[in-house]
Amino acid sequence: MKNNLFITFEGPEGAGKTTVINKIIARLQQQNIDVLGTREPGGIEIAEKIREIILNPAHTAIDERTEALLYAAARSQHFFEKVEPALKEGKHVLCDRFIDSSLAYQGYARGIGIDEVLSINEFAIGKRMPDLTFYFDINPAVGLARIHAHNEREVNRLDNESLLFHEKVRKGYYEVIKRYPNRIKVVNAEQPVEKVIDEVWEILYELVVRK
Ligand SMILES: Nc1ncnc2c1ncn2[C@@H]1O[C@H](COP(=O)(O)OP(=O)(O)OP(=O)(O)O)[C@@H](O)[C@H]1O
Ligand SMILES: Cc1cn([C@H]2C[C@H](O)[C@@H](COP(=O)(O)O)O2)c(=O)[nH]c1=O
Repeated sequence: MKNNLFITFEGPEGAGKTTVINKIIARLQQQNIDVLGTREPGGIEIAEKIREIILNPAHTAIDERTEALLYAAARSQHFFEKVEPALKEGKHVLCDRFIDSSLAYQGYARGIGIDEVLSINEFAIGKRMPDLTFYFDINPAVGLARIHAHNEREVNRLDNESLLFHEKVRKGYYEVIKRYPNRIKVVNAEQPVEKVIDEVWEILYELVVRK
């Protein structure tokens, strides 16, 4: 493994990615580890603006190919403006969603095709891939119920898709995991949040703190 890592967190809606990333960043900082937390789509001004377009619930007319291209455009700008420079400075980067989201949501669930979406992304970011990915596995109905129960963030255009769509997303992730079994670690996200945090921490402690 390289000295500093590009680590991504993936999973269906409400799986707990944001909650866990924040706790892990706090633990790493307590250990004086230089770490950057960021998210997709977003993380920088231009990509946050693209996020507003994609996720606005009023934008029901967005075509699935336009959607795939907008995610790839946001990714390209975010990667070259923020992620790559941080990696070059020696920071570990923890990113809430990355290319696997496009492969699962646009490639599989929207039906564009995983290979087709991969090729759009190769245009956007070349063959760059995370060093390590945590996939938070959860029944989408459980994840969506968390979002609606806690009311901590606005419900977006993708949340409003049918349960069938979100079930396809989960199946899409399973296909992606088959392609990248060494990179992607599956975490049971239906466990109590402290257990999920500890499972991720155990792996990162070995890779990043103890080395
Ligand atoms: N393991 C858990 N058990 C129960 N509730 C949880 C767990 N993890 C997170 N939550 C709660 O579920 C809600 C969604 O969590 P969070 O925003 O971290 O998920 P997310 O994966 O980032 O979601 P999204 O990708 O949809 O934005 C929050 O209210 C959070 O407190
Ligand atoms: C990067 C990326 C994201 N998505 C979807 C997944 C979620 O429904 C939203 C992002 O919302 P979150 O609260 O930040 O998780 O966008 C996607 O479909 N394709 C992608 O590449």
